[in-house]
Amino acid sequence: MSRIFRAVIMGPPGSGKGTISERIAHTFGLQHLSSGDFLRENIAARTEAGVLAKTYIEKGLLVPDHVMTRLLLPRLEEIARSSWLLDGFPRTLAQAQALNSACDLDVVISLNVPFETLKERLTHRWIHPASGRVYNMIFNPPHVKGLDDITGEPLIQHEDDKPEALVARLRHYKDVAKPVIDFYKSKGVLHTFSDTDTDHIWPHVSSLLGSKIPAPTPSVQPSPPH
Ligand SMILES: Nc1ncnc2c1ncn2[C@@H]1O[C@H](COP(=O)(O)OP(=O)(O)OP(=O)(O)O)[C@@H](O)[C@H]1O
Ligand SMILES: Nc1nc2c(ncn2[C@@H]2O[C@H](COP(=O)(O)OP(=O)(O)O)[C@@H](O)[C@H]2O)c(=O)[nH]1
Repeated sequence: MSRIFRAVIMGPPGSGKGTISERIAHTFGLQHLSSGDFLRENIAARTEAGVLAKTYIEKGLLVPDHVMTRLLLPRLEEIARSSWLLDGFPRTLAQAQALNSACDLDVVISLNVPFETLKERLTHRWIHPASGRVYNMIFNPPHVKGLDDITGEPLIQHEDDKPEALVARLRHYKDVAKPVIDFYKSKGVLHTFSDTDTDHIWPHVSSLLGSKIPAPTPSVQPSPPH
């Protein structure tokens, strides 16, 4: 069996974490775990942590560290035998330290996208809530306006992508992310990608991961030539 590969992708809201994570999962076969999606599943299922988290998310606040780590770390343990990519966690230094006590990371991808670009993207982001599919009315619009391509169900906009919550969210992100970025820099696993376009960032991310992810060992050896 090939070695387990563990990666984290970081970046402000709208920086393309979800979009790039999907490409990584598809290209390299890593399991993609998004903290936001996981929280929304917990909210929908009305778990204890979900009910608690909802009160913070609605106000555009981060969910407290102890709630996040209690939710995420057991989930990581469940998938410990697969290679994974974490998106949206860790968000704070305390979360990064908690994750660090649980496992070692191979790579941390940090997306660095200008503030104005983020604002522009998020106000055009629409989601299919049941699947988590993400659209952008300009970058990747659905085939039919307002409807999910696969199911035809209506798309919605996250409360926290609406302009009122947005600016505060972006500002807060910066303050909280800095110590996390410094932490991973000091561990020598941080790789930063700066651009305004996901399509420009992706080839660099792809070649980095291609150089680090061991090719899977074929389970069936080819038969020798006769
Ligand atoms: N690691 C985390 N720590 C604390 N709160 C979190 C964490 N991950 C998600 N959340 C909460 O869930 C909300 C939704 O998360 P999600 O990652 O989907 O969206 P986001 O923060 O708007 O970022 P993005 O747009 O980058 O995906 C966040 O605004 C925050 O309140
Ligand atoms: N215009 C434009 N939009 C993009 C680009 N990359 C992603 N998006 C869109 O921007 C929004 C935020 O991207 P997402 O992957 O959800 O970012 P996340 O918040 O970091 O997970 C989504 O609506 C994406 O479809 C890009 O290069 N250009």
